[in-house]
Amino acid sequence: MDILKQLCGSLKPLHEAAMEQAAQRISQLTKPPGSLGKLEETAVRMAGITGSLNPDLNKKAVVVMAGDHGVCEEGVSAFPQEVTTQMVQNMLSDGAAVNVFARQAGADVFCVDVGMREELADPRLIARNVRRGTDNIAKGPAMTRREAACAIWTGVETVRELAEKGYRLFATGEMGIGNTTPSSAVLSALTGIPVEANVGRGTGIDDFTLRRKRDVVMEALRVNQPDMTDALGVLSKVGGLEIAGLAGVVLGCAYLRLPVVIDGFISTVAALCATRIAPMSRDFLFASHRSQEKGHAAALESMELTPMLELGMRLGEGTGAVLAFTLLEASIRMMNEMATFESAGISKA
Ligand SMILES: Cc1cc2ncn([C@H]3O[C@H](COP(=O)(O)O)[C@@H](O)[C@H]3O)c2cc1C
Ligand SMILES: O=C(O)c1cccnc1
Repeated sequence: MDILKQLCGSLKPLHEAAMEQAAQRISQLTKPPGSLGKLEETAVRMAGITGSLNPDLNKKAVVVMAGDHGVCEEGVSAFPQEVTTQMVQNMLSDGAAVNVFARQAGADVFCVDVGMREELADPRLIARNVRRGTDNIAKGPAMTRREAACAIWTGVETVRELAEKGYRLFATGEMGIGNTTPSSAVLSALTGIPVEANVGRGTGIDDFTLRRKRDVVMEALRVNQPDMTDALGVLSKVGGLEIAGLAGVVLGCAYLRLPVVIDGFISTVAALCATRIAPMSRDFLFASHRSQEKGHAAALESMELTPMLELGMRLGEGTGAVLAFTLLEASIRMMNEMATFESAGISKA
């Protein structure tokens, strides 16, 4: 835990000089000022993160953290818990939506077992299990504080190991049946957003199950009494192992000054935890899309992030984040490959 504190204390702000240089360069390109909208802001922030106007984004990674949830016994998902392991197997075999989109984006998918209930003996899985699923948050804490810190550290280490292999752009993804329930609990605990405004249909639950899911989240908050000023405590009481793992991915990226694109509801709640643990990590995040999950917009707003895409998606896995890779890359190409008014001999306004 001390090592986590140390990491958080050593985060550095964005490179102001690189951002100024980027803004200056963009202002000279052959287009009306500001006409590339969010791509312009993205390019400037990418320069601030990496310190370069032309960062190497060749190797791109989607980190899929997988975990199980004791709260599934309350009947909060439309799918049975064993689907977590089955879908991880599917991802390892390249058959999930995230694999397809990653292939298109030229990115590699890495699945990490940070908290799966079942052991999956597959050499393609990064085996870093902290514990075999959480306990039922409606009855007590999900895990211990130490386990939550270990799961966060697993995310940090995963980024470090991939960065050593040359990966320079990251996306967050997750697999864990039931994980929209702890995500809602964490969001309400950290922001005070009412549970009713936040709990959504996840994998597609019916009205009856939705009412039950709300009650379960309220019960989890009542039983555990999380302290909104203590994000690690919130994660351990009402969170999940893959949520903590993804918070660690964000912190690891911020530490190594690598851009990280966040996905839907679960990923965004994980990122919110990271920004509460280390506020400076917020500047290293890019929001990819707005998911249909009810609490997602509020989770993004709580960090003042605006998403690039709105596709009516509600899947998770990292699917939206990996789709946004191409936009980040486009912003960098714009900054480097467009002609300037001067080089093209075009008259300025
Ligand atoms: C086949 C299948 C593939 C998925 N891929 C992502 N999720 C998504 O759905 C789950 C969260 O929703 P809930 O809280 O309602 O269980 C997570 O595993 C999330 O990644 C999936 C869910 C299913 C069923
Ligand atoms: O927004 C998400 O990430 C999401 C929504 C529903 C189910 N799983 C994930």
